[in-house]
Amino acid sequence: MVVLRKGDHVWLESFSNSEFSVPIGAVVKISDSGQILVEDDEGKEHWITARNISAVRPMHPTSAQGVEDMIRLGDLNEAGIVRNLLIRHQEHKIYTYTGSILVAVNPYQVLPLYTVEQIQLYSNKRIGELPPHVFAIADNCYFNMKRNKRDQCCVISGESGSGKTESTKLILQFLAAISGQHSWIEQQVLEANPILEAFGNAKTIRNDNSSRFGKYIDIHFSRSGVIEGARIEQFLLEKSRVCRQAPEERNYHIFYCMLMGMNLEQKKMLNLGTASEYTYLTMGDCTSCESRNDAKEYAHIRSAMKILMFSDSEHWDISKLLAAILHLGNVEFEAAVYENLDCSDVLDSSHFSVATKLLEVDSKELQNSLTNHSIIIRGESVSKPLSVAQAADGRDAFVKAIYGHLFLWIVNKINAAIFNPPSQDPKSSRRSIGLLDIFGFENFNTNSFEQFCINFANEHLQQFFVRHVFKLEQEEYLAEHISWNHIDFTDNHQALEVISLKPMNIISLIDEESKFPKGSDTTLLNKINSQHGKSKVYIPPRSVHDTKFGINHFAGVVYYQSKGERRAPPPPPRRLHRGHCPVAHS
Ligand SMILES: Nc1ncnc2c1ncn2[C@@H]1O[C@H](COP(=O)(O)OP(=O)(O)OP(=O)(O)O)[C@@H](O)[C@H]1O
Repeated sequence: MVVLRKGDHVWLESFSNSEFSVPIGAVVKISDSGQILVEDDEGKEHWITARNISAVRPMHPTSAQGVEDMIRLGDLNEAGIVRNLLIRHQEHKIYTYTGSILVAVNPYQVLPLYTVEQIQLYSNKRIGELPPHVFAIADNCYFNMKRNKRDQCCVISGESGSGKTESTKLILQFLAAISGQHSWIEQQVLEANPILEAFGNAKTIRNDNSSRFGKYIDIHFSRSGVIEGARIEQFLLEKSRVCRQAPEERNYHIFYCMLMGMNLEQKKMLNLGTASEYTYLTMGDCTSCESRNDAKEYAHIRSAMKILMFSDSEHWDISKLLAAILHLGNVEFEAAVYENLDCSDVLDSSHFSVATKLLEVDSKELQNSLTNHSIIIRGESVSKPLSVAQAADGRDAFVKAIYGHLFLWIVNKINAAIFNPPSQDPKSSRRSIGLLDIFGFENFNTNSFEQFCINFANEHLQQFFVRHVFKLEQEEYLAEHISWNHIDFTDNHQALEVISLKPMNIISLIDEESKFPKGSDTTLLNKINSQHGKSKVYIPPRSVHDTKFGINHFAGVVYYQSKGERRAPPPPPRRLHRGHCPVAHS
């Protein structure tokens, strides 16, 4: 029996013939005529009748008021957690603990939470002494590192736009402030961010400054706790963005910043115009971003590069590569037929010749490499002509490789400035705090290989979490004969097995098929199907024409497109003169 009193907090669960099915909170009211009604979280009123009374459940007082640490929640279920975060967020309390884990809800507004006074307040305090805060986590890491002489690590995870990068920057800011001695190296570590963001962040539909790579920053401290260097590791830059952007999305910030911020003379030397003139910058039909000032950002990037010891000539070389990428994006191919073979030719344009000059390569050789595919057979290099579509794909792959290498080079260059190798002296006791800011789980309308890799990384993080929070903890209880109520949890090990652990896992099949001369998208999908068709976590294509397969990830089912993407269809073929032979053997 449910006894409802005026002012009681209740859960409303799956009211039949009601529009909501998710449990939501409500407060009991009594109407003037003495009838019971409840007002839900959104202010809507619902009459309680004999038909829906069973969907009303008393709410634990902790869920009604909200708690700072969700371990204390009386209704420890999804609804309880979501409601707790919601009512705290409504009071601008964006941080909540779950034991040693901090949950942050993006406020999308500037809150007075990160002042110098707040930094001082949270310094050297025990977790729980003050309201939950990202500074409390940073402080905990710092003092644990110093007290216990053990390296620490913060894993920051969440979906795109949830605030991971801002949290990483806040932790860095806190550590820099409390570790004392504001040194040159500390400034260098902080200034690495604008450079990484310029080359690795972009506007997406979810976030105007979305990190399109994962990063691990290891901050090194001396025995006395002063920052003495850092090392940055990058993971899985989204290279496809350089050539293709979804509607309303942009390419990497640096391209737009360069075109807005560079002076006219430099732009002339690189034959550059405005963003709207470049195919690679206009695929998303969006060249500006309201919340960003590209020209101002460019000045900031330049000054950060100086602080990180990029020389003027290195900066110029980077600009040449970026400009070459933009010109290559405007290079087009025309179809041709030679001896009944489909082949292609580079269409005459100033963009191609400028690109070859900027890349300092021979134009004939570049033309040949873009329109032919060479493979080594029995020690001999054999070339095969490419169709227009294949040549365009090859050009995009070439550009992605240039940008990928450039990004790596920039990260290495930053590391050369901020990383001091550890001293050989056994008495030296360098300690570190690592910050892992990694892309969250992704599920779009079209999910490609990149989403597959991102979600694979998240499966690993989830397994790490499951192991530490459930498996290892329960094993310890067993070993120490502590009685406890067994906790049921979903282990995602099976998904990891199918993706990367079992023999003939999906990653090894992709690897094998890409090397196989006759390998194609279709042969790959067939192999994945025959190997994993019976697995519980694998969802085969719906029909022989379907090119998507699904994986039942811990966060939900994602369908991956096995077919490669193509750009606009090529123009009609042109007959080549005899003597113009695109097939070369050497
Ligand atoms: N603590 C915060 N206070 C105020 N605004 C915030 C805070 N955290 C995030 N934001 C806002 O949300 C935006 C997105 O945050 P952020 O770039 O950190 O997300 P992310 O999780 O790193 O996303 P992605 O995975 O796309 O890189 C920020 O640009 C900022 O405007």
